[in-house]
Parts: sequence; structure tokens; C-alpha cells
Amino acid sequence: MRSIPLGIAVSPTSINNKLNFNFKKQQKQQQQQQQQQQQSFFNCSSCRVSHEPSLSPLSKSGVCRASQVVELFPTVSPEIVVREARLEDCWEVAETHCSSFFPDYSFPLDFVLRIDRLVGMLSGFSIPNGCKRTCLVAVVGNSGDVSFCFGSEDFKIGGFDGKFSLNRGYVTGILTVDTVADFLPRKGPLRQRRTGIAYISNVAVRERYRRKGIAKRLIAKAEAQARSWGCRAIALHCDLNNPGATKLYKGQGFKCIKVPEGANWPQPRTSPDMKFNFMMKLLKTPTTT
Ligand SMILES: CC(=O)SCCNC(=O)CCNC(=O)[C@H](O)C(C)(C)COP(=O)(O)OP(=O)(O)OC[C@H]1O[C@@H](n2cnc3c(N)ncnc32)[C@H](O)[C@@H]1OP(=O)(O)O
Repeated sequence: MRSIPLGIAVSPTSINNKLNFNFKKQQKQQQQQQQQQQQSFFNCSSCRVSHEPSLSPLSKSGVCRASQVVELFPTVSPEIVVREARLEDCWEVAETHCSSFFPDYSFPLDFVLRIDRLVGMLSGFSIPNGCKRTCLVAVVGNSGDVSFCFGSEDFKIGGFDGKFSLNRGYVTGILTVDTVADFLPRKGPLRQRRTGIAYISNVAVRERYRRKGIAKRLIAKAEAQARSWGCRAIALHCDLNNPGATKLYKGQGFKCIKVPEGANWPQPRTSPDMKFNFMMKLLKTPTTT
């Protein structure tokens, strides 16, 4: 037994019990507050962001008000536009390519890599006679309006449109589509290039813009481009160890093609231990009603 200043005699065990009780009560209150806060946040099914309702309340459809505004007023929101790459995009195209395929490189190697890519793209002037190549970009912060473009319609440098515009956007995703058929098996004894099959390569989306449907839109645009070139199918090679990309292409209707045993089909020139899935999709011609 010991006395405390107020003159009330209290046993040490009874003080301990009281302190324990108060501590538990405080803990419970804190837990309840935390739970209430967590419940008041919600995940928007459109922009996939966790919102506080006071900032962007949830609608009945599970989409935040901000996303609904984006849908209602696409021209005032940062809309993604997919278009042909122009000369002014080439640095950002190189940057998107390198940051997506070589994310672990740091300065100065990453800078050298971008310069190398840029030179590679721009010096790819010559494509075989009758073949086509286009680099597509998904840009944000631009209406896609080409009314302020300089340069001629037909002038092309590598896969780039020779036009130059002042109202450029920020490149978030890239894709190249061509009819060069470098990576398709040749045909006949003369080993001629295949015709009628477009080929997709260099698909990349900047990391912070991923899982927003940008790659899907680039692929859809590439298919439309291939159809306009008169192609009946579109093909690509996808790294066997890239399940995300494989899922993307399968979701877009591409099928894995089994390469015949022993066939020496051409493959993209990367590291020798990389294995590829050859994937292909037949292009439906638009039906006329
Ligand atoms: C032919 C070639 O060029 S192959 C090379 C592919 N490029 C790369 O690997 C570079 C690094 N990766 C990237 O740049 C991107 O992750 C890409 C290009 C693979 C995908 O771009 P995104 O814009 O994120 O794809 P998008 O949002 O259109 O995805 C569409 C669907 O593909 C599938 N998908 C895409 N990425 C992934 C992933 N990482 N994991 C699982 N599924 C995925 C999903 O089904 C997705 O639909 P969902 O989001 O509704 O589930």
C-alpha cells in the first residue's frame, strides 16, 4: 500500500488496471476513427484513384464526379489523342521507347541510349520500294488538330510525318506499324517479301500512363492504318516472358502462331536468349450496308 498526493490510498494493481483500461479505450477510439476514414475513401472504377468524397464524390455508377466531367467535356480535359508521329515528337518518342524498354538505365547511359534511338529512327530513311512505315503516338494535352502544321503531306523522315506543328502534345505511348515484312517468313524460291501482312513493333507506354487503355487505342489505330494499306492481317513478335503484353494482344484478338519445328523464321534482333511468341490477327474488311 502507498499513498498518492490526494491522500487516497490506492494499491499498485488498481492503478495498473485503471491505466490499462484507459489505454485500451484510447486504442479502440483511434481504431474506430481510422475505420471511419478508410470507409469514406472509395476507388473510382474509371480513373482507378482512391478519392475522398468531399473532393470528388462517388456517383451511383461507381465513377467519381471528376471522371464523369472528363467524359462529358472531353475537349477541356487532358484527352489522349492517337495520331501519326511528327518531327517535333521524335525526342519524346525516343524517350518513351528507352524509358519503357530500358527502365533501369541511369544518366549518362540513358541519355546516350536516347540519342542512339533518335539517330536510328531518323536515319531509317529508306524502306523498300512499295512498303510503308508509320510511327503512331498517343499524346495528351493536344486536340489532335493539325490546322497549324507546316510541311508537305507526303514528306516522311523514317516513320515520321514530315509535318511540324506548334500545338504539340506530350507523348505518352508509341507504336510502329509497317509493311516491310522483315520479320515474316519469305515466300517462294526467290524468297520474296510477304505482302498484305502489316507488322507491329516498338509498342510502349510511359509507366505513369499505363493501364488506361492507351496501348489498346494504339493497336486499334495500327489496325485501321493496315486496313487502309490493303492488308488482310497484322502480326507481331512478343517476348514470351512478358505476360502483360501477351494478355494485351490476346485481348485484342491476336492468336499465337506455332512456328513449324526447325523453321528458320526471322525474329527481332535482340539478345539471343530472348524467346518470342509470333502472334497474328486477321483483319476484317469493313462491311458496307
Ligand atoms: C510488339 C511489341 O512491341 S511487344 C512490347 C510491349 N512493350 C513493353 O513491354 C514495354 C513496357 N510495357 C509497356 O509499355 C506497357 O505495359 C504495355 C505497352 C505492355 C501496355 O500498355 P498499357 O497502355 O498499359 O495497356 P492497356 O492499358 O491498353 O491494357 C489493355 C489490357 O492489356 C492487359 N495488360 C496490359 N498491361 C498489363 C500488365 N502489366 N499486366 C497484366 N495485364 C496487362 C490488360 O488486360 C489490360 O486491360 P485492363 O487494364 O482492363 O485489365
